[in-house]
Amino acid sequence: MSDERVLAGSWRSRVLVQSRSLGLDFAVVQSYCELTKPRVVSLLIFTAMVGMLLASPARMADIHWTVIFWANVGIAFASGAAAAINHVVDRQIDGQMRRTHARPLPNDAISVTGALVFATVLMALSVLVLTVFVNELTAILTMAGLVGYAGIYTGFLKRRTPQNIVLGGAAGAIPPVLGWAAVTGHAPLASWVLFLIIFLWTPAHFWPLAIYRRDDYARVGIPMMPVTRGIRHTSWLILGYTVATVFATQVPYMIGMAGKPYIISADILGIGFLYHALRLIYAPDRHNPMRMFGYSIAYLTILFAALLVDHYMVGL
Ligand code: HEM
Ligand SMILES: CC(C)=CCC/C(C)=C/CC/C(C)=C/COP(=O)(O)OP(=O)(O)O
Repeated sequence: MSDERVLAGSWRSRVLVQSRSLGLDFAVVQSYCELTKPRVVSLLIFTAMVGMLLASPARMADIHWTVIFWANVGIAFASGAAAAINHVVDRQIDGQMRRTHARPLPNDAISVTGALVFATVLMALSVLVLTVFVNELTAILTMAGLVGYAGIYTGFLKRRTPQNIVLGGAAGAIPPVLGWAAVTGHAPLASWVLFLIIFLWTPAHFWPLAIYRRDDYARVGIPMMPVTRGIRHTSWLILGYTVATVFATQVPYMIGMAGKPYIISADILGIGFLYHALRLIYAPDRHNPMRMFGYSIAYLTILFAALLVDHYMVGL
């Protein structure tokens, strides 16, 4: 007699069945969560949050925490919706690339209809939350980010031009502007300085990964820069964007938006970023591109954390 039948009818069988059904539900929930690219969205939200806090009064008691809370919810829902649409549009190429073949759609863990309904619900909730609890400017700019990434980058540029991520990067760079708009109702120059930093950082973030995965992109016919112009040319472009990013990170200090703690951190981080970019050119090694990709994420996270720390440090 099988274990299942011995257990049948007993409390242990009910626990077994329940945990299995819970296990199944958990797997589905996990797949929907994966559709939203949660780790990417966490960093997007962090950059939005930095925008919100820089735009807020320095005294904690004067900060509009309720607005900040709803703005983060709305921006996270829109980013998650954009990422889910990206999964739907890219499901065929994702299924053929080593890095992405196990994603929920190529894996049949979720249906296309399920993913589209999920994205629509997230998008609708985002518009609702942002217009009701935040303001219209934030709602409009957030939807522009969603259309920029899910529609223009994923649906159009990605398959057509090696400049895809340079132009598509604008969508990923918008969160600090959203943060500023949420708190003040405006999008002043200071917020666009942070936009510029992320915009210039994006090619130096993504192209190293595209170098490492060049064969995959070539096989599925996506014209990423290393596929169309080769690794050496792309490495020089990465160096150019890295230099431009480091220059852009000087601007917050130059215009008095940030002080010494920020600029010291930015320059130390910048030296590391330049080192990684130079290494791609002068010490080509199979693993260096992924080292730079990993560094790019730490770089942006610590840079924005430094802006925040600087904002709350008085008298330096
Ligand atoms: C067009 C612009 C961008 C492109 C093409 C791009 C591309 C990528 C790719 C292909 C990955 C690997 C994902 C994976 O293996 O699942 C990745 C990871 C990541 N990206 Fe980007 N990215 C862009 C913009 C951004 C922006 C604006 C941010 C945040 C501000 C960001 C944050 C991250 C983070 C945190 C990861 C690591 C995710 C993980 O650990 O799985 N990216 N990016
Ligand atoms: C404010 C707002 C709504 C912004 C949305 C922006 C957003 C979700 C940006 C994500 C950037 C990203 C992970 C690009 C990779 O796409 P890919 O298709 O090249 O990479 P993949 O092959 O890993 O899917």
